[in-house]
Amino acid sequence: MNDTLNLLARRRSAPPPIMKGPAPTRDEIEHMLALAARVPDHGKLAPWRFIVFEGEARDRAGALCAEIFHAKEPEAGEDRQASERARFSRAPLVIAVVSRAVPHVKIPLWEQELSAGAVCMALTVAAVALGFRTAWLTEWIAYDRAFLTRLGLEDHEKIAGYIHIGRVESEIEDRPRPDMAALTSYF
Ligand SMILES: Cc1cc2nc3c(=O)[nH]c(=O)nc-3n(C[C@H](O)[C@H](O)[C@H](O)COP(=O)(O)O)c2cc1C
Repeated sequence: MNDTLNLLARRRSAPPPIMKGPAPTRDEIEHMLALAARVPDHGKLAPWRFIVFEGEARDRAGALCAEIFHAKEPEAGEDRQASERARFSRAPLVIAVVSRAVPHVKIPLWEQELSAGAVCMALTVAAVALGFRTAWLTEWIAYDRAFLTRLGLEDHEKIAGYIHIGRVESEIEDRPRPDMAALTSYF
C-alpha cells in the first residue's frame, strides 16, 4: 500500500500522558506548520494561525490553566489543581490551531472554520508522517474566554484544536470505526 494510504489507514490518536520525547525540533515544527498551512482555503484568507507551546512555555501555559481554573472552581482539590497545572506538559509539544474567521463579503464563516479543521488534520498527518503520534483535543481550555484572552486570542478567535504531539513506542489498539454503509449513499 502506498505510504499515504497506509498512514491514513493506521493513524490512531495517542493519549498525551503516554507520549514521550524527544519533542520535535524547531526545524520539524516549522516543517509541520508549513505543511499544515497547505490546506484548501476558499478566498485564500488563511483564516487561522498557530500558537506553539514547547519546552518551559508548556509550564507557563499550565500555570495559567491552574490560575483560571482556581478562579472558576476555588473548592477543587489539590489533585485537580495539579492536573490543570500539568495540562500543557503531558505531551512534549502542543500546537494550538486558532480559527481567526471573520465575516467576509463572499466567503461564509463556516467555510473559514472548516479550513481551520483541515489545518488540524493536515498538522496531524504531517506529525505522524514524521514519526510522532498526536491527539487533537479541545477540553475546557478551548472554550473559556478568560483563558483564551490570556493566551492572546482576540474576541472573535476560537480554538480549532490543541494538537498534542509526542513519541509513543507501543501500538495502540484501533477503536471501532463507523459503519460506512450506514453513512454512505449514492445519489
Ligand atoms: C474538534 C475535536 C475536538 C476533540 N476534543 C477532544 C477532547 O477534548 N478530548 C478527547 O478525549 N478527545 C477529543 N477529540 C477526539 C480525539 O482527537 C480522537 O479523534 C478520538 O479520541 C478518536 O481517536 P482516533 O483519532 O484514534 O480515531 C476531539 C476531536 C475533534 C475533531
